[in-house]
Parts: sequence; structure tokens; C-alpha cells
Amino acid sequence: MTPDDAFETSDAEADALARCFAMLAIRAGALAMEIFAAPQIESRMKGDSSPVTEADERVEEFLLSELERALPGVPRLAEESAARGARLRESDAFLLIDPVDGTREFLARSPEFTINVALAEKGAPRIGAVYAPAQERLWFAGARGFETRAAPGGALPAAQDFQPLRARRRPADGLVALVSKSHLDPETKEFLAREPVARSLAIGSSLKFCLLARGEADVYPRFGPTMEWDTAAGDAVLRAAGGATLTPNGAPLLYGKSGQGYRNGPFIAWADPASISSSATLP
Ligand SMILES: Nc1ncnc2c1ncn2[C@@H]1O[C@H](COP(=O)(O)O)[C@@H](OP(=O)(O)O)[C@H]1O
Ligand SMILES: [Mg+2]
Repeated sequence: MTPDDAFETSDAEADALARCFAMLAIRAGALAMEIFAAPQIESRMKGDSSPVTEADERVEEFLLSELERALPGVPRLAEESAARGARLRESDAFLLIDPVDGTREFLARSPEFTINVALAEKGAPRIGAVYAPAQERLWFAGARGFETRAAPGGALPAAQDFQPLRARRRPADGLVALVSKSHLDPETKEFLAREPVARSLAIGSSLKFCLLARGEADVYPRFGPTMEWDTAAGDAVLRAAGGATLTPNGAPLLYGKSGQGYRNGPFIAWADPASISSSATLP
């Protein structure tokens, strides 16, 4: 793949790249776990009042240099570089890197943090890998989505140990909803009150998308702010498993929103998008 034809990735190429992202995330996981296991984790606050640790910085540096080798010239949008003012060259295809999603959970020594690598093409998340090193769980998707178990710094398991991902049909006895552990806003609470929610679980990071993709939950409403790098890899995994991430007017969440600084607006990620009525997405 070259930067000019990146947006024409074939299904086979997308699956191969998904495995490449997965392998990089596993290697990056060893760096994150070294810091996670240290007696003390240093952190500082960024401009958006979110924390950053040495793990965010080391993992991002590793992923950026490995991705430049794997996909030379493909523009890269990464959380910590963007916080330092790095600009993305406009392109139909670009990489999105969130070295630690759920930094608050990481600091609280919760295993609900993930390493995220994605490729967006023509505004959609095409390829993604989400790795939760403290849980040794990995999800990745190109044309097809899979989950497997992998130890930080270890090898990607053989294909016979990949479980295909398939989001579930809407259950008749009420929805399982997933919400942020650290950022639950009033609009999300209103959404949960409007929908037939049987159970609502607070989970950190992009794991929420992966739990939808593996058929464990039905909806993840997010009305508070997120950035494109927070959602791209998990969204790629969910879409490959048959789910969808929609804006409140029912359109798929778009990637490459340079005009809004790569911020996502509100979205609702659904396991079974065919089952929702239009009233379910309107505010
Ligand atoms: N005010 C804000 N502006 C932008 N993004 C925010 C934000 N508050 C929370 N987020 C995003 O929400 C992510 C955490 O999601 P969750 O609450 O579902 O675990 C954070 O990811 P990071 O941990 O990578 O910074 C951060 O990007
Ligand atoms: Mg992050």
C-alpha cells in the first residue's frame, strides 16, 4: 500500500494490516505494563484537563516509529503528538493512534485501559486493533473482526485461536448499555432513561466497543466529548462485527473532521443497528 492508493485497500490487505496493528499493539503493551507495574506512576494534566503518563508517551513513540516503517508516508494522528500541536496532512487515508485510552483507569490501576491503532479511509474506520494488556485481551478487525488472548510483548496467537466477532441481535427483554466510567453526562443519563435498558454497566476506554462487538452488550451512548483516536479502532472492530456507530441524526460517525480538531460529537454505538427505530437516535 502506498499513501496515494491507501484508500483502495482490499479486504485481504485490510485483514493483513489488522494483524500487523495487533502485533504492534501487543509489543506496545509490554511498554505500558512496565509502567503500570511500577510502584509509582507519574502523571501531569494536559490542556483538556485529561491526564498523561510516561506510558502514553512511550507507547505513542514506539507505535509512531513502527507504523512509519510499516506504512511509510501514511499520515498519522496520535493523541500526545496532537496535544503538542502536531498537524495532520489532509488525506483520504490516515492512521489514528491512542497509546493509552482510559488513562484515568490506568492511573487508578484498573485494567480497563487499551492501546488503539486504526486506519480510517474515506471517513470510515476501516482497520483497527484494540489491546487491553492488563487483561491480555485483543480485538482486531479489517474486513473481518476477531478476538483472541495475547500476553504483553508475546506473539500474536495462530489463526486457529482467533474467535470471529459477531455483535448480537437486539434482545427482547431489554438492552445492556455500556457507559463511561469517568465521564457520565446528563444527556447520556436521559438517553438511558428513554431506552428500554435492562442493565447499564460502567466500563473504561474503547473496551465498550469491543464488548458490543463480541455480543455482550447492545448499546454505548456517548454524548460527552471524545476524540477520533479514542473511538476509531474500537469502531472499526464494532463495524466489522455488524454493529454501527451513529450520530444522533442516524448517520455513521465520520472520521477526518479536521475542521473540528478531530473531536467527535455525540454518538450512539449499536450492536444491532437494523433494529433501531429513527426515534431511538433523535435527541
Ligand atoms: N473534555 C474532554 N475532551 C476531549 N476528550 C475527552 C474529554 N473528556 C474525556 N475525553 C475522552 O474520553 C476518553 C476516555 O473515555 P472513557 O471515559 O470512556 O474511558 C479519554 O481518552 P484518554 O484516556 O485516551 O485521554 C478522552 O480522550
Ligand atoms: Mg489516550
